[in-house]
Amino acid sequence: MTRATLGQNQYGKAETRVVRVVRDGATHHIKDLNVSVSLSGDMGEVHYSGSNASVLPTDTTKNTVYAFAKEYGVDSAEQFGIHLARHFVTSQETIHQARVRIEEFAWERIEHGGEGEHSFVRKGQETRLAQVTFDGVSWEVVSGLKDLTVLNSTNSEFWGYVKDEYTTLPEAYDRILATDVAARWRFNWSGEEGELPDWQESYAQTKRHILEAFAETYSLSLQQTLYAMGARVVEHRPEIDEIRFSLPNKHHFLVDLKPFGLKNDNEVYFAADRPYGLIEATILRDGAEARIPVDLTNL
Ligand SMILES: O=c1[nH]c(=O)c2[nH]c(=O)[nH]c2[nH]1
Repeated sequence: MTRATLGQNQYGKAETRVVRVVRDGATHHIKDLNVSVSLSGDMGEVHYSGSNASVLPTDTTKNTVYAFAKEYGVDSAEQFGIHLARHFVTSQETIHQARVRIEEFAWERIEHGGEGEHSFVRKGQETRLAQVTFDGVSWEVVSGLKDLTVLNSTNSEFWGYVKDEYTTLPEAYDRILATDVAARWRFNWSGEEGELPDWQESYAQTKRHILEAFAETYSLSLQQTLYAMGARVVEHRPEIDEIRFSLPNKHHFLVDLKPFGLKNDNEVYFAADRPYGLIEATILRDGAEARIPVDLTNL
C-alpha cells in the first residue's frame, strides 16, 4: 500500500496582538505589536496518527508572547523576536525551527497643554473628507475625517453602570481608552463670498481640538470623551454648528499573567479587534439644527 508523505509543515499562533505599556511616572511609552509564531520540527505523528505528544499548543505560544512582553519588555521587534525564537527552539526538544513575524504599529505623542504624557495618535495620515451640496439657493458644507486612531494609556475608567443577570464586565479604574475617530462637522456658512471660512485652517484647528480634548479629558466613559471633543470644537470654532462622531471602543484587555507567576501591573494588554463597542453622537451649537445623518457611512 502506498502511503502519502507529509511535506513541509509548520504551525503556531498567528496575529497575537500585544500592547506593552512602560510607565515612567506620568510619562508612558507604548509598543504595539502583531506577533505571528510558526514552529516546525518532529510533527510527523500529529499529522499521521493524531498523537499530540510533540505538540506545544499554539495557545502556549500566544501566552509566551504575553509573558515575554512582561518579562523582557519590547525594546525592538527584532530583539523581541530573538527572545521568542530562541526560547521555542532551545526549550522544546521536538521543535527545531521557530519563525517569528512581527508587525509593529507606530504611535506618536499627542502634543497638548495638559498634564501627563500618556496620549498617543497612530502615525500616518487620517483621511480627510468633504461634502458640498448646492441647490441653486443654499449651500451645505460638511467636512470630516476618518481613521484618526488615538490611545490613552491611563486616565480612563468605566464603572457604576447598570448590571443585570448577563453583566460580567468588571469595573475598570485604570484602563486603556482607544478609538478610531470618525467625525463629520457642518459649517454654518451662508454662501456669502465675503464670509468664506478658511477651510485649511478650520480643518487643522478642528483636528487639533479633537486630539487635545481626547488627551486632556479624564474619561469616565467613551461617551463622556466624545462629548468633550465635540463641545470643544463647537466652543472654539464659530464656523461649525454641528459635529457627529462614530467611535469604536477598541478594547484592550489586561492579560492574566498570574498562571506564569507574573504580576500584570497594567503593562501587558491584549488588543482585541472585534467585537467593539460603538459610541455615536451629535454635538450641536445651542439652537442649531441637527442635519448630519445618523449613519455616517451615508455621508
Ligand atoms: O466607555 C464605555 N462606554 C460604554 O458604554 C461601555 N460599555 C462597555 O462594556 N464598556 C464601555 N465603555
